[in-house]
Amino acid sequence: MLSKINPIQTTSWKALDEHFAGNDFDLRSLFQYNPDRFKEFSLQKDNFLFDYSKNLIDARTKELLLQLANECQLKDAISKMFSGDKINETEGRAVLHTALRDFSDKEIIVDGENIKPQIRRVLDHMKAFSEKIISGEHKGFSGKEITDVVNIGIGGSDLGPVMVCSALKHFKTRLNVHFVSNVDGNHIAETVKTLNPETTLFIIASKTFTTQETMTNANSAKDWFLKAGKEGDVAKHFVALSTNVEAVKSFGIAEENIFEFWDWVGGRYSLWSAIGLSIVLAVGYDNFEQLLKGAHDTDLHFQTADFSENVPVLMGLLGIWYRNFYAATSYAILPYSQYLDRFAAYLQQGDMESNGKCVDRNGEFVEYETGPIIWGEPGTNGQHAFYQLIHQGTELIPADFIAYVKSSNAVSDHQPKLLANFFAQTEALAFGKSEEEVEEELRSAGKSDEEIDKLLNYKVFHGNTPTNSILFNELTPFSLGQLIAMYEHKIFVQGVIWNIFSFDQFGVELGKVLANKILPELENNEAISSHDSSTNGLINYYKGNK
Ligand SMILES: O=P(O)(O)OC[C@H]1O[C@](O)(CO)[C@@H](O)[C@@H]1O
Repeated sequence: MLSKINPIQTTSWKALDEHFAGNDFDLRSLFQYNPDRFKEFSLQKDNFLFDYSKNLIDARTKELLLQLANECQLKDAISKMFSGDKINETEGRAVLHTALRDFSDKEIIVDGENIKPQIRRVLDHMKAFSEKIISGEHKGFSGKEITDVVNIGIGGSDLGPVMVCSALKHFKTRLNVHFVSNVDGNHIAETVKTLNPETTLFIIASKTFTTQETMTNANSAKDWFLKAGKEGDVAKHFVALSTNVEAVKSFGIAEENIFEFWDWVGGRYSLWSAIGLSIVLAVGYDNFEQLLKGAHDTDLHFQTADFSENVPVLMGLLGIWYRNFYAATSYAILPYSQYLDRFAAYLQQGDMESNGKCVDRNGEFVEYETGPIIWGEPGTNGQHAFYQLIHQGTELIPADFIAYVKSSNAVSDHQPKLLANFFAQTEALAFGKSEEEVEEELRSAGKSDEEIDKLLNYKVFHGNTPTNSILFNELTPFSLGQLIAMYEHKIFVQGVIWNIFSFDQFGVELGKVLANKILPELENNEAISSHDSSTNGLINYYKGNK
């Protein structure tokens, strides 16, 4: 069991409150008065730099945040997660996605059983299967090689693989991997339009194998397939990834086509499990293994590095500083890599489904803020869309900037231009443009006093917007694994400190239940009056116009 400490009752939280009230953290002066600031607040590892010097903190802030982590027994929580304690208390489950990427001989025991051999067995199955598909040894029902793979899943059974397949496009095999998630029939219809059932493999990815969207899409995929193939051909074209082996079998998928995982793998932490089969097919098993090994590298760092030099711990604590002391409602993820175009979307589930909670581990409503809104898009596109608000709006939006030193594709002079924008933005956000600077600029442009007066305020950039910069040498499967695990552990750190359960998701249930109740009401043409007037009105409009 994790500790159940109310963070705001700790000595360090109270000290942080006073520290926040008594200081004006101004990045211009913090950098001016401390020439060693970058050195003091950055970490260089083998293949990346984590620069957190452009945060609204000083040495005392860091010290107090680290004390908060200690008072909330973070060390103990980390060791409990890694050793398989049932820290997902509300669901009575261990949280062991980290075991999936641990290739060491160390045993990890769940309910009296070492889970390592099962993990190995499924990995071997994924390897053997993917090699047959990629090499073309596996043939579809008409004797042709598989060319296209469609992963049907949603949430954690979609977002992680989608994000990784996009991020590792550079490592692509000959297979084209597609993803269908939305129950909106347009998603599957548009996807299969260009596909040939003879050369298509469907992966039905669902931890529970009961999710409405996935089962509906799976049935439609089967109907589409059966227009060309026969029931007996399904085995060659459908596989399933699930913890619910019985439900998969009753869907008609053969036992040898089931890639199993276990209830100690949370949906949003499942890309490392059998759920990663689409990744294996997209980039090959060896690259998938590198992804796992990269994540394991971060796992080791997270478990062993002193908190003062521990990247996920620092990321988590800085996030708490902004959420709880600066009252920042959102947090932006801004990768300067087109390959990471789905990274923010992936983290939205990872973070918001984990820490979007208002009840603490004692079952009481919290008296402080928890998870922020996570959002973002790749730079430089974001610069031409929402950065205006970050620079000059009324919200404080802390952000993570992520980039790679080397480009995977040497296309003329793109990379220096991309990185110039990255560096410029973090500089502009931190230091802004003062009134004096704007006045000077306008004066040199020949503006009159009256014109300067009129324009001055519009042209000032308030600055003091905090950012972390994560600069990797290269985007590889290994470094991607490292990066994803950093965020997983950041989320964990925050959940521990906020004293919430990060691994359940009861908040997604109500909508599902109501949708199931409404569905039969949509079948006939009778007007509905059983809901509130708005819901009745919406349903009746739909029925009258369908
Ligand atoms: O893999 P499943 O069981 O289909 O669930 C999909 C997703 O649905 C949720 O339960 C709720 O959105 C997620 O946590 C999960 O990733």
